[in-house]
Amino acid sequence: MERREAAVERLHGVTRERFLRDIYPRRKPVVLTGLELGTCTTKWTTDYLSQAEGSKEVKIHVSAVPQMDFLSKNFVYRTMPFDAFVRRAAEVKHKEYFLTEDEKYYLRSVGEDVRKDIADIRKQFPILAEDIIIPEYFEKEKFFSSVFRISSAGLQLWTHYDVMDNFLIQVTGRKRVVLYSPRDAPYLYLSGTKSEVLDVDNPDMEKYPLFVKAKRYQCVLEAGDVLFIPALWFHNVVSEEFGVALNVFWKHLPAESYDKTDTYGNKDPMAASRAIQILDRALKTLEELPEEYRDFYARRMVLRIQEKAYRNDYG
Ligand SMILES: O=C(O)CCC(=O)C(=O)O
Ligand SMILES: [Fe+2]
Repeated sequence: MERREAAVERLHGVTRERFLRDIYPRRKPVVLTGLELGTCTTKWTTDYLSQAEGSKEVKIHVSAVPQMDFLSKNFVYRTMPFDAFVRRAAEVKHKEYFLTEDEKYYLRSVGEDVRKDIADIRKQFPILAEDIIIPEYFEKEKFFSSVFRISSAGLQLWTHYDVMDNFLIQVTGRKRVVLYSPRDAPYLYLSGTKSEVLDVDNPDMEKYPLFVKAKRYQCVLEAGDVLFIPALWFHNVVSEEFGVALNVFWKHLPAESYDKTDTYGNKDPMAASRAIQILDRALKTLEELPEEYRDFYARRMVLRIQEKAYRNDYG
């Protein structure tokens, strides 16, 4: 049997030309090392970060447990001054806290108006934006958002996919990322864009028996590494140390394909959402039939989907 585990390839000093010619079209994750990221890699200490952007309010995730779960919502949102937040996220035990003295923090920056505006580090953290060079290995018009992320040591982010191509730039701190191909979606127990399997290192095999079939891709990002995450690839992230990252989302598909109301980069493309709605209507229609017939026609529909819409180079 094919090994169900692989290391994400690490490539040093890849130029824009080489990325676009040899790597981007493969649609597989890769860690790019040795890229020019500017002064951020040495400058972004906790003191500098706090002082640079001061006490502006940020909305953060606070979790009493290391494994954040978006589906059961085992964390809370709180608002606090950015400088105080950075200091809290960098410490392990807190004198002042919301839930517990060892609670963990996560910032995922958002636009001014969360519902209308996208995250853009140049707008929300203009001083810090000066320190970082984003490797623009895509056309300028394809840019979607730049998301500033700060995480406590030990925090784990739920397994999910995004619909944009992504460079996850790890500026400081070590992070472990586990990825799964979109083709393994049938084994990931999805609920929307998220997987129910949080503990990817130690999954509950009784609850998620098919999960072993999913091929695990893993990498460790050190400060200065950039992970290319193609759209639709699932990722689960453990911050092994307090760390600061910036991720850039850009459009792979033509601009019209995306949902205009998407500010996070995780709403399915319009045609996909419409197809899913139509499928839900078809399922509702099948309910008009008794079970024996419903089962028969449902199986025929599955076969038709497989025949007409699956690609034939997937196993
Ligand atoms: O590194 C993180 O904190 C999360 C990264 C992520 O989910 C992303 O870049 O899409
Ligand atoms: Fe993501």
